[in-house]
Amino acid sequence: MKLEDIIKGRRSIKRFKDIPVPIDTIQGLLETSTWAPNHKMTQPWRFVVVHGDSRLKLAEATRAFMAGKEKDPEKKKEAGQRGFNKLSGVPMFVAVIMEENPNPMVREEDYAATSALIQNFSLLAWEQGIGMIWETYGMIHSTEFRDALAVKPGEKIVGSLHVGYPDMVPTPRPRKEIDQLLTVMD
Ligand SMILES: Cc1cc2nc3c(=O)[nH]c(=O)nc-3n(C[C@H](O)[C@H](O)[C@H](O)COP(=O)(O)O)c2cc1C
Repeated sequence: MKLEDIIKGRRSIKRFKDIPVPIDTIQGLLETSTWAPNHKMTQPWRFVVVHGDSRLKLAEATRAFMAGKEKDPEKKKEAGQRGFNKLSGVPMFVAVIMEENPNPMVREEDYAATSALIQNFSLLAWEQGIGMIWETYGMIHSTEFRDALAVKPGEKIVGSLHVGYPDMVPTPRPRKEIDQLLTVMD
């Protein structure tokens, strides 16, 4: 596949086949992804891959978070169950975790570099028929979710990537025309 086709053909995937993704494949994709540009070679990232039965730990953390967030006591259980259901069907999670540098300028550059890494991963995965969605739902900031992933103080979850073989590839949403975006200065 041409790189242009991978970039344009990649979609965020929400529905996955019930087929596990081999851990070796993901490890290989992550290794290649780490060749992302990063200023001063900070390489601020690390990863936690959650698959198999461990996924329930994340789903339960989400249940606790969602139930805790619901103000109406009668709706707590239902809210928790919704959270659990959202996560329990995901074949694999790749949590991309970034060290939060105390210097805001370095931190911003590290976030940019980590985002570049995630895009690398997304395109490499797509090339192999593996889909993902980059999720930044509220749980990633919660104690429940962070504890389930053993995220340390001073670390940020940049993305919870839901990874698997696509069951449904959504229709692309159009992008702005390049003429609207580009200024050329002669
Ligand atoms: C930083 C970032 C965070 C995102 N967080 C979410 C999210 O929490 N939930 C979600 O459904 N999609 C999320 N997305 C995916 C976007 O919604 C998606 O990329 C956009 O709709 C364009 O669709 P496409 O990726 O299929 O081209 C996120 C994307 C980025 C770059």
